[in-house]
Amino acid sequence: MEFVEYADSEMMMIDLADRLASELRAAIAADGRASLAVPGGTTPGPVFDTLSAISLDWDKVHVMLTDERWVPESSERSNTGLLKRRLFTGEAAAAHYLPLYAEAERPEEKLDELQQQLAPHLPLSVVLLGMGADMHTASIFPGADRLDAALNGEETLVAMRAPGAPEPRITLSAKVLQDSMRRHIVIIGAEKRAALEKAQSLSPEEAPVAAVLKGATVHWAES
Ligand SMILES: O=C1O[C@H](COP(=O)(O)O)[C@@H](O)[C@H](O)[C@H]1O
Repeated sequence: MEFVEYADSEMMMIDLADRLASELRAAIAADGRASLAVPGGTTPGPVFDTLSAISLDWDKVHVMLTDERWVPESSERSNTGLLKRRLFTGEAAAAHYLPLYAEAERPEEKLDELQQQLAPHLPLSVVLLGMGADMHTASIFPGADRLDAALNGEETLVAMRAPGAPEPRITLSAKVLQDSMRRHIVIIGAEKRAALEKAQSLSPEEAPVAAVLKGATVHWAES
């Protein structure tokens, strides 16, 4: 794992957006196309603002979330809603979106359909992950009902419920995240830095982020 510390989060988001764009360009140059997975939550909005304005062949990029909350896009908790507002504007509006949500009561009803749409875009070219202070990443939560499937299974997507998550979730599995060509984790604040340090001496069952640290670049700013 590489750890990059920044003077502030504004500089971090600009540098990170540049790195993601360069990696996407390299993937397009090599394969004629690229796939990008990005997190939701409260952290990545500013990196999306910068990335969305960067010029690259966005029409050759397929974008998906690392995980989604099983709520309609109109909900303020929808990660898709965040992407539509902050990433798919400007240059990045030309990217293709691969949703992790479809209208249904339970994520299990749509799992196969969503999984089939992702299959042609694996392995992922570039992955950006967030992390919660409880050491979850994507929606792989400690104590989740299908934690073993998400950490050790062969599936692309796992539907799960967890004590730390107010709604059902759907998440890329650790295997898909580990198989990605490039992997970044973005975190802000002293609490998350301490959590990340703690995760390094815990098992993925206790600290799911530990499953994706190998080969990852962690980007951190205090505020
Ligand atoms: O619920 C989620 O949480 C994590 C961390 O979110 P943050 O608000 O602490 O940045 C996020 O990476 C994930 O995509 C999201 O669904």
